[in-house]
Amino acid sequence: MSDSSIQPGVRTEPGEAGFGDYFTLLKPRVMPLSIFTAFVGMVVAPGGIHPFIAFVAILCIAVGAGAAGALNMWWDADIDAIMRRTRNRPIPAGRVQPGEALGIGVTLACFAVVMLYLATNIVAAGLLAFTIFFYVVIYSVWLKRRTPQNIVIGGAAGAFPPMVGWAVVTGGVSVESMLLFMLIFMWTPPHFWALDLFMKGDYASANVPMMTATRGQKATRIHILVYAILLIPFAVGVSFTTIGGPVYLAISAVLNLQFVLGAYRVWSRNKDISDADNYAGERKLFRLSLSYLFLHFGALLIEAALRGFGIDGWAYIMGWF
Ligand code: HEM
Ligand SMILES: CC(C)=CCC/C(C)=C/CC/C(C)=C/COP(=O)(O)OP(=O)(O)O
Repeated sequence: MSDSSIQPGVRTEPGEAGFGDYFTLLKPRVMPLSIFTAFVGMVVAPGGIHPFIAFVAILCIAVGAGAAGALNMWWDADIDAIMRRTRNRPIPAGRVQPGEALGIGVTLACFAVVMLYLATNIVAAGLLAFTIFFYVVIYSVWLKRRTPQNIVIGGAAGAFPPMVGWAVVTGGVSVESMLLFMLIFMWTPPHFWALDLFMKGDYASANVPMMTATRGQKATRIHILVYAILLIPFAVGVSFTTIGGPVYLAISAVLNLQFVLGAYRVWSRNKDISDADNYAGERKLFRLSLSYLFLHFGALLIEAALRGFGIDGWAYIMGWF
């Protein structure tokens, strides 16, 4: 990562890193949703753990996610320097040295995994280690610059956190935790491609082969719609497992309808659109993707609370018949 990769116009203030720059390395805008899904995985898993252990586990997952973000920024500093959206990140802007970011990432990753192992169990710690490895090595190093399928395969990294949360409590995996994995796995492509459409060639400028650049807008739009539809059985399927229920089903049905309609609208503009376009539909779908995931996992918390009060939603509904 030489200084020659830093583009003209990038704010460069070497040696002036503040707390905010080190915090930014941990990708604090994107990671909270991942941490929330891990938290929900813990809450809905059968069995219980001491609240202090739960707190330590969430802290470890948050630190592990931040470490993965720092390592991703270390590896991607050269392309981040080229893209408008990322060129003021701490490394390309010269405020944090690449070696520092690498050191912080590796240290935090080791700390998070070892602490999680000591506080909980080997399965949870192993899954956290694998998640960090997947995001950094499989997605960032291997796939991101090589194939337009980068986020389809690499997106698995973002799908692991609820499985980690589940394993913290149970020490294992289950149909439920794998369904939560599949829900995020199938959600990631439409989430990202909607953003990629209105990013207007940002990734292409850095030679990252995202689908808009390699296959064009038309193919990207149809892929968004297809994934939004394929996502439905996984999202709705959770309703009929031990962690779902009628409240979740009702929320999921509305969210899936909204999401497919949004994807349909994006698809129905199935033509190359000029740069002057404001991409309102694509922006809306991206925002919808965030609330879609947040509310699905929020609905699982509601179901867990109802179970906590001894209310079995399905049994209640069956009682009507
Ligand atoms: C390979 C998979 C993924 C890719 C390539 C991707 C890509 C992106 C990108 C490029 C942004 C804009 C970030 C920014 O400008 O700061 C973004 C935003 C976001 N992503 Fe993803 N994402 C992925 C998976 C996920 C997952 C799994 C989650 C959470 C479970 C997630 C949550 C978010 C959130 C919350 C934002 C909004 C951040 C903000 O407020 O600006 N993403 N995503
Ligand atoms: C516990 C743990 C390790 C969680 C990690 C969860 C995870 C992998 C979330 C995906 C996050 C993400 C920002 C992808 C962005 O892609 P990008 O890195 O290509 O985006 P960029 O262009 O903004 O750098």
